[in-house]
Amino acid sequence: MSEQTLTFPDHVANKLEPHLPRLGPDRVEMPAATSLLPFVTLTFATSLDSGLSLAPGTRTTLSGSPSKAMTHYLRSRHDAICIGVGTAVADDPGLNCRLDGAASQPRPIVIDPALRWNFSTESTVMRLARAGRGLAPFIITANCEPHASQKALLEGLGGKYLVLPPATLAKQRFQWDDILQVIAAQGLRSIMVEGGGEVINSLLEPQNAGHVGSVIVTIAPTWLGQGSVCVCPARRMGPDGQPVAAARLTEPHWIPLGEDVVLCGKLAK
Ligand SMILES: NC(=O)C1=CN([C@@H]2O[C@H](COP(=O)(O)OP(=O)(O)OC[C@H]3O[C@@H](n4cnc5c(N)ncnc54)[C@H](O)[C@@H]3O)[C@@H](O)[C@H]2O)C=CC1
Ligand SMILES: Nc1nc(O)c(N)c(N[C@@H]2O[C@H](COP(=O)(O)O)[C@@H](O)[C@H]2O)n1
Repeated sequence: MSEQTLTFPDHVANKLEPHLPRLGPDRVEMPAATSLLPFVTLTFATSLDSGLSLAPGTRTTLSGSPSKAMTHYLRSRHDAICIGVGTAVADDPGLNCRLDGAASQPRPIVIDPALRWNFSTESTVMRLARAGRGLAPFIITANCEPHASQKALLEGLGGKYLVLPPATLAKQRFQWDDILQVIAAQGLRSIMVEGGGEVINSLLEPQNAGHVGSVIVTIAPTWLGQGSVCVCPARRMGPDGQPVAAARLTEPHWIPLGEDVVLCGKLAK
């Protein structure tokens, strides 16, 4: 479990401000007053060949120290962090905010329809929750029969299962609208989605792009090579039957950060 606390300079934080959920009197103001769904920031680190990790089931460090601190700054500015179960299993992540002087901790959310994540008291996120340095996760699932000892561990630390009706599962996938509604019902008003590949690719699809308020990508100066877990959304065809770009950022804003560059923007709807 990493003990290191991180600092993130104000002058870089100011550059990110237009891409973050807006601060209001009670911390977060929704981007659209009418929206009942949380503000979604899609954020991840990628190699030059769009790799997230060297291979499925492995954890790969791409961010340099300054951009890692940026990720923790983002964690300090959202109510929740969302990952897919593939990432939970591969990374055993902490999903807390290790920024120096962090006033609050984000709620980890793991999308795990079939309860594949075999967490224990020694899983990093549970150890951090027990130590008061992070929150226990909420697990979004369609399986209403979790293992009794895992349920006791999770709920004893303040986490919970959020069970969606099996009818909301199509081909083992929930609709993002259903995922975001169940998150909103927990009073969580902003969420950063960190990955992994399947989760990111699905949010980049045109039918889901409307849910994404902001995209913040760390690009590291490295190629991971073939066989890596990649960001590569499904192919999209134009009206003439020819392929068109799967997704595009509008209003792109590039911020050099250490050896990396951070690309911020909005998904074209
Ligand atoms: N470089 C970076 O910033 C990051 C890298 N990663 C890497 O990504 C890799 C994991 O990526 P993947 O294997 O693609 O797994 P993933 O983390 O995207 O999880 C995929 C699984 O999550 C569940 N899931 C996702 N969306 C769902 C939906 N809409 N409805 C129901 N279930 C859903 C399914 O069970 C699916 O099999 C790991 O190697 C990890 O290290 C993960 C996060 C960030
Ligand atoms: N921003 C960023 N840079 C990288 O190089 C990464 N590998 C990731 N991965 C994401 O961060 C999670 C790990 O979090 P903890 O440090 O354990 O709290 C990991 O699960 C990915 O979501 N991110």
